[in-house]
Amino acid sequence: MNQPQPATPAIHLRNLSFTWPGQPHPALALDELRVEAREHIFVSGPSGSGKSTLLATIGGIIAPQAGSVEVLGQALQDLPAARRDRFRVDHIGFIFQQFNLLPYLSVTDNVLLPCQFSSCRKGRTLQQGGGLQEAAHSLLASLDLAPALWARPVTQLSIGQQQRVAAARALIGRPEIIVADEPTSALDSDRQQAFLDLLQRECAHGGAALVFVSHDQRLAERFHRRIALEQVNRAASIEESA
Ligand SMILES: Nc1ncnc2c1ncn2[C@@H]1O[C@H](COP(=O)(O)OP(=O)(O)OP(=O)(O)O)[C@@H](O)[C@H]1O
Repeated sequence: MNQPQPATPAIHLRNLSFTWPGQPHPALALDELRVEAREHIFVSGPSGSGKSTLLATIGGIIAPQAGSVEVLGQALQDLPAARRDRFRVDHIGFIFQQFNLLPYLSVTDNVLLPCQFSSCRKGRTLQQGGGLQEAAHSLLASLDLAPALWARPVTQLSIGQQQRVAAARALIGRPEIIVADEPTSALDSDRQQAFLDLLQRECAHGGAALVFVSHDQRLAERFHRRIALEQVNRAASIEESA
C-alpha cells in the first residue's frame, strides 16, 4: 500500500554556508531550516545576525558556496541565474523594508508589476475571474486602501499606505511564499499590529507560507513558529567570538 508522501516544504535549507565576496568568515552557516507550506514563521536576530542574507538566499538572489536551497521542492542551485530570477518572481512575493515601489507608477500599476514579469502570476490573477485591474483593486480594498488612492502615484501616499501597496504587490497572483523584511519598522505599534493582521489574513487566504523578519518581539506570538537567527546561524557566533 502506498504511504502518504510528506508534503513538500515551502523552503528547505540544508548544510548551508554563504560568505560575502571579500569577507573572511561566512555570514550564514545553517545546518537545516525548514518552513512548511502555509506556515507563518517569525525570524528575529540582532543587527548583523544574517537576516537579510537569509532572505536573499531563499530568494535565490545570492547563491551559497555550500549546501542546498530548495524552494517548493526545486533546488535553486540547479537553476541558472536567469531561471532563478524567473522562479523567484513566479513563486515568492517580497516585501522590502523600504518597499521598493516605483515612484512614477500609480498604486494599481505598482501592484500589477509582478504580472508583467511573470506569466504564472498573471495567469493565476486572471483565474480569479475579472481582469488584472479588478484583482489589484480587490487586494487593495482587502488591505484597507481607499479607492480614491488607487490611481495616485505612490509618492503621494503615507508610509503606512505605501506599505500596504507593497503587500498587495507581493500577494498578487498568489505566490506560494511571502517574504517580508522588517516591513513594519516605520510604523507605530498599533499600525504594526493592524498591518500584520491584514498580511496574515491574506497569506492564509491565498495559502502562502510567510517568512517575516522583525526586531519587534511583540509581534512574535502571532506566528506558528519563531526562529532566533543568532541561535541557528553558526556564523553569527563565529563573528561574535572572533
Ligand atoms: N553586501 C555585503 N558585502 C559584504 N558583507 C555583507 C554584505 N551584506 C551583509 N554583509 C555582512 O554579512 C553579515 C550579515 O549581514 P545581514 O545584512 O544579513 O544582517 P542582518 O541581520 O540583516 O542585519 P540588520 O538587522 O542590520 O539589517 C554582517 O556581518 C554584514 O556585515
